[in-house]
Amino acid sequence: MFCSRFCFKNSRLTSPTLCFPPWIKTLQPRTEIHGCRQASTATDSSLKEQIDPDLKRLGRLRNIGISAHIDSGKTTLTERVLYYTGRIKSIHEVRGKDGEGAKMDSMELERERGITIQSAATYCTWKWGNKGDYNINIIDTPGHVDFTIEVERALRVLDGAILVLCGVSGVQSQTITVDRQMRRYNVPRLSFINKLDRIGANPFNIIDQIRQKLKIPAAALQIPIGVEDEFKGVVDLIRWKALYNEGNRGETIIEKEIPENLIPFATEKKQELIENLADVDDQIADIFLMEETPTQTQIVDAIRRATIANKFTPVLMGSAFKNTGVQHVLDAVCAYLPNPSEVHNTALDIRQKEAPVDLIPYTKNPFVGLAFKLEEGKYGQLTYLRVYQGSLKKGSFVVNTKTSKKVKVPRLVRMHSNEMEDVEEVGAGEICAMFGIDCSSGDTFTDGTLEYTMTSMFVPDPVISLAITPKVKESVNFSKALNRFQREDPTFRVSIDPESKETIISGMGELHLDIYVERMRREYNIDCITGKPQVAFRETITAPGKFDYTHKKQTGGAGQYGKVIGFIEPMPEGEDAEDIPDFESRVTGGNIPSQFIPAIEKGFRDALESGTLIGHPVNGVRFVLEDGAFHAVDSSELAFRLAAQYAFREAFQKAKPVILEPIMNVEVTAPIEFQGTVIGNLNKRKGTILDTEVQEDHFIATAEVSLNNMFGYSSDLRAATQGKGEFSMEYKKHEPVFPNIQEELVAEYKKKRAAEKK
Ligand SMILES: Nc1nc2c(ncn2[C@@H]2O[C@H](COP(=O)(O)OP(=O)(O)OP(=O)(O)O)[C@@H](O)[C@H]2O)c(=O)[nH]1
Repeated sequence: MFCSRFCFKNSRLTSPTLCFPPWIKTLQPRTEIHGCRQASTATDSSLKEQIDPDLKRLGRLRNIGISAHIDSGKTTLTERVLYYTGRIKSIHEVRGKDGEGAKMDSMELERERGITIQSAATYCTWKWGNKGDYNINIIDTPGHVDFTIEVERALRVLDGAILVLCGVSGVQSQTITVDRQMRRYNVPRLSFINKLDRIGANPFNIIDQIRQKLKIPAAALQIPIGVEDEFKGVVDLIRWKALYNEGNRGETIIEKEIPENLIPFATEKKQELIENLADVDDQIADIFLMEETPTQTQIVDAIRRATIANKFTPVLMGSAFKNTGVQHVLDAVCAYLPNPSEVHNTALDIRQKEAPVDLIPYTKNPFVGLAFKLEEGKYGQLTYLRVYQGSLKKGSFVVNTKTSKKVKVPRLVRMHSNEMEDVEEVGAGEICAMFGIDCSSGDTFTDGTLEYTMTSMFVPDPVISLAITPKVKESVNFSKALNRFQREDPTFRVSIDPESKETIISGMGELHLDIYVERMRREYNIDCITGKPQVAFRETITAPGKFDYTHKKQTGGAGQYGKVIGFIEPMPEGEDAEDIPDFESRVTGGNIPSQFIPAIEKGFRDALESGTLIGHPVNGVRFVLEDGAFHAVDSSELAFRLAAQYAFREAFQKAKPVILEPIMNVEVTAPIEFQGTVIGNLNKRKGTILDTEVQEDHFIATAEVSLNNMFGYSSDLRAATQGKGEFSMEYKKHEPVFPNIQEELVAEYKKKRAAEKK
């Protein structure tokens, strides 16, 4: 189910008619990953470089993301990457004592709280050994699940990623989430086990977790030299050398022979690497069966093939904070992650009934680009764009496929966190930003000769909302700020409560909404009063319900008449149900003239916006129109639209309606002595404990808890664990609330409505 839905929506995943640029000669068998197909390509780069200069440029280009669970060290790692590539002159720490903060956490709020809120883009140039300069576009994404859309949109346009894991905590709940997001967009990844300087760090436990929990074959390319306080470098199992970071900031790599005492362990781990590769790569499998030893080049090529085919993740290790092992990650990005010409991207051709078409990253092809992120800058709207084919020049005209509007690109820049550099032209495969173009996140741009759309990315529904009012009424800035945030962030929604007329903001969690309220204050000077956070309840039905409704009004002039007969029922589930429409008309013989049917459908959709139990949106209901009647003079679209709305409400009451609430997957980590208290607290919140795992001195508890019972959990956990416990939660599913809770919610809603009417 997952795949058929997303394969269709996300063009990168669609591959009904895979065809490849003629220069891609050697195609590996296509890999099935969760049913989504992606071609893995191994290309003869030297040959291609001669054929087309674009290929030379692309071969040295990497578009990568850095994703991980909260606090794994993404920003710290990126800071080192920028330093070693000469992009910044000094290293600043996240929440560091110098008060400066890391480069990529450019927002004041990010620096204060020590968390990444917005993904930041930058680019740098890395000199990869004797192979020359490689250009790397990097997007550092937030780890907190409340900002998950930032990860979605980054992965949508990236070709590869570095998955950062903590050397102590390993695979955590958000690691699983970002892994799922990477799979959704078929993004190959390297794994970097960070924080090896911490007490209890064990990279090989973490590799086991990658294999078991993320279900992807993984093997170390290195082993550590020393652990915890003694950690000083790594053994490169492929080159068979010991590598140490020296100098003030670890900028010098010293290469030595492997210490004698590490040779047996290094030999064992190299063998493990080859065996793992043999499982996923035919060439290494053949060599292995012949009981031969693959050469260094054969191993490197196999890792590259298997990584790009998403069959394997090579694992590197180090400590970003202690400046150890980061340069090898950059080498691995160049060696094992794909360049833009090795990733298969498609668009839908609107002129050809939305048939999928390949996008070929040639500069001479017509321009196609995807706007994946918007930001309000000092000089107007900043639109981040990935150029898929053709090139984009400053001053040129581009056409927005959705609106058909032709616009001039007044300014083109490359981003370096919150700074930018003006450029005249950006080639295929690159990431850049345009100024002063009015569009929405997810819009496709072309040069106007094509009508391609790249379709949107996966946007999760909000789970929490709260009422918000400015302290000073009639503030123009209030709506300006809300409009801007809404345009920038598809998971942030604004609506007006039809009864109370209050402005309601909805998002992915308390932190998400809290950040926007704070940004209103800082960036727009508006202090707001907020209501109690409310869970994003839904309503649905559990049985069919019939309707037979006549909407009739005679008020002097033209009357209104519309009669509808039919039933509503729960949307069928399962694979076969995907093609069943949620609105069906079985009316025959012209009892309702066909021109009124769309109005009836509209009435049904209006009714879905607010259920009769507590006024929350209705999900999972199908409307079947069987019969009806019309009046030659008094029937109108409006009359039928209203008839459908009232009919729906009538049937809804009979169809055993229930309220659904969001259930969260909660993961708590705390020192072992607090295990009893933490579990007790989760039980008190009516959570279902799914798993508890004890690791050295701490434990990890995973539970399903309704979001409604999670309010105030962070302060409870802090109090219960002397501030040593951490938790993360993520939306899992909607489930019916208990009947007594439903009664309470309905009574509360009725009371509120009665008070509003007075
Ligand atoms: N001991 C140790 N601490 C580290 C290391 N890398 C990062 N940290 C610390 O871990 C904390 C989180 O680091 P960040 O780089 O902000 O992590 P992040 O993954 O970017 O965080 P979010 O974006 O907020 O999810 C900071 O206090 C860092 O100083 C490391 O290698 N060793």
